[in-house]
Amino acid sequence: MSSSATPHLPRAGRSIHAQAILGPELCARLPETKVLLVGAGGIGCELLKNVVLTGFGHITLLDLDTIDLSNLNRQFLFKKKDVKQSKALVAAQTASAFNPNVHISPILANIKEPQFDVDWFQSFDLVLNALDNLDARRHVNKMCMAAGVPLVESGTAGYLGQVQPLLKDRTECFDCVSKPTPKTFPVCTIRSTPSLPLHCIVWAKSYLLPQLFGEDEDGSAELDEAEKQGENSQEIATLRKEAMAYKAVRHALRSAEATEDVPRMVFQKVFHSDILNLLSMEDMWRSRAAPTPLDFDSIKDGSFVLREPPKQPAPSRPTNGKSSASTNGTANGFAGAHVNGNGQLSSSQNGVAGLKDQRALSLQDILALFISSSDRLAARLRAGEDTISFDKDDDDTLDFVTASANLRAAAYGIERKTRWEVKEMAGNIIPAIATTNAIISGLIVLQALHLIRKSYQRLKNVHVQFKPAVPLSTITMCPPNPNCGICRDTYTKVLCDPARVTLGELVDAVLGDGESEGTGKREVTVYEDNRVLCDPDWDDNVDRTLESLNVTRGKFLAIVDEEGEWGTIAVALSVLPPNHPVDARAFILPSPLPTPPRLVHPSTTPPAAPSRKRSAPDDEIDEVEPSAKRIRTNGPAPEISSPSKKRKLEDDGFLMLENANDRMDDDIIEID
Ligand SMILES: Nc1ncnc2c1ncn2[C@@H]1O[C@H](COP(=O)(O)OP(=O)(O)OP(=O)(O)O)[C@@H](O)[C@H]1O
Ligand SMILES: [Zn+2]
Repeated sequence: MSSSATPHLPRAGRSIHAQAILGPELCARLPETKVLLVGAGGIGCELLKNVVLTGFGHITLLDLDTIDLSNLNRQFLFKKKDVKQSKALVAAQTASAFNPNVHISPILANIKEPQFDVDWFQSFDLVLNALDNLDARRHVNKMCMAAGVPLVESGTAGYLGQVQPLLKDRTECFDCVSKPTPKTFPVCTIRSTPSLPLHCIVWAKSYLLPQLFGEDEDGSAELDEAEKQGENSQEIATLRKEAMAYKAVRHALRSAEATEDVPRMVFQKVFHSDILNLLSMEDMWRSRAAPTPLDFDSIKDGSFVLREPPKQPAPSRPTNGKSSASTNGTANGFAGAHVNGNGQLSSSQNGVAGLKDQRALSLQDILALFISSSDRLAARLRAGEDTISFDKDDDDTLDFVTASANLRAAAYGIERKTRWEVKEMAGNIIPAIATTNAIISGLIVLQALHLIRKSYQRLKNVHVQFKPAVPLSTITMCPPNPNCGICRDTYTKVLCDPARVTLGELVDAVLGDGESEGTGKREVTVYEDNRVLCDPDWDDNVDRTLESLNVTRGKFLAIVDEEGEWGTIAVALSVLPPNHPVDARAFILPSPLPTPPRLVHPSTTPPAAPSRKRSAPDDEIDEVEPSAKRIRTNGPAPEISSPSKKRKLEDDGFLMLENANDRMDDDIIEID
């Protein structure tokens, strides 16, 4: 697409090609179709361009973020002058020029904000997701299921991508397939027996950096849990002692009279004393190589002798969509210039190959980086920053993690990583590939057109895979999972003033005051998300206003039948119209009232009652696990014979499938 070519087309000719492909009927509908596009990043920019050029006339574009320099290599609606501006605003301005008839309304906001309630979602004919995280995806999925609006979900990871059309009652929803729990490391692997570069990076990012510069936590809860899980108790005791000693170091880093000895003090504690402590547990080192305590001065003067790390296997191509954090692959082979954290192109410093970030660091270089980054971070604390946490785009934290991870790797005889590689692994970065985004954005529009036409039999789950001979694979849509706690609920909407309506009043009214089905008052448990607000034996909250229970616009009340005989009613809360009389009842019910389906096989196990039963204080509501008979969050994987079960979870929550015959694999490592 070239925007410069577009103005030369005669006005009448603008839609000639689209008409030939789509047919006059569909073409005539597009200018009136209202589309919500959530996310104006890598996929979002490509998609907005496609949606505009296809002829959609009313587009609302929402993104919470501003443009970063690092976005410019693939988010082609942005230019350098736009850095720090709203993504939604700039993308809308740029794309508006592609078609004079399009109306694009940009919104700089989080899609989870309460004003984007079910009413608002219902004002669209179609929602297109171009997001990058599980939380926002699940939220939009639920809103679309509640609003009955078709959604096209999408995601890319390097060379892999997926597009999934979702429509309540027709297809499975985003939450129909539960997500495997990401793999985590045992505490002791990270804290005392690392064997991979990633273990050292996780330690530096998630343990050392927070210990020194983050919240003042002694980590005892984590160690208690590790002990419960049966990890070595002697080792845990040593780790507890070690944690106590951090207090002195934390104090030195924050002290006004900080001297240049502070980095040395940190170094001595972390890379010398702590390692000596661990070495004193001889049993630990019978079956594994013992670490070497490091020495500040001899590293500084170049006389330190280091154990050689074992040879690493050659890097492999990123074929499986996993984060590079889960592999040992090096990023050195990536083509293209790297823009450093200051937004400048790094230059080669060692005269060999590669850029500054990509050169191998000597132990002396690493020590120098450790000293300078500790100094910089300590200066930030002294200047008033309360806590500092890892951000891949914060040079000080990245330098500190690079240096600390590599010092630890050196002590344990583990392969060292360049700053570039540490950034990639600690930041969970999968290189974004503009071509994949472009292919996926095209596929999103094709699925969107099927949805608008109501050609439901043509809907497909489409996957872009790293197989040059078969780059695309498709899977027929699966029906909804009957156990899904999101799309199997019966949704309804109540317009109300949460400050004036009580929980009991609303629930009774939605249930028809006990007259529905002629069975008397139904016994129900009421949830907001995973909070129990009341149940048949616990009515302390029923006379409280919804507002006092923090149940307000944009939220849902789930009314669960205690006997498991009826399906769950999910009540979406919206606002009263401005002209609603103040002396009238403070809510407007839907007409007709919702009629949940009678469940064919009612569960024999009644839902779990709240573990603590008492009045909730003003700002606190009893929080208990949701009932066993309905999955309110991401419960245990429901057994369904669907091909889409065979998928992998990306760290941003999008399910990636390499091909239809792949086995589900939960070998994903989450650093956080
Ligand atoms: N809850 C949300 N509400 C609105 N927009 C969101 C929300 N969550 C994520 N987004 C937006 O979705 C977009 C996803 O795009 P993309 O994956 O390309 O991320 P990016 O932030 O541009 O790139 P990178 O993470 O690689 O720096 C981002 O622009 C992000 O701001
Ligand atoms: Zn579902």
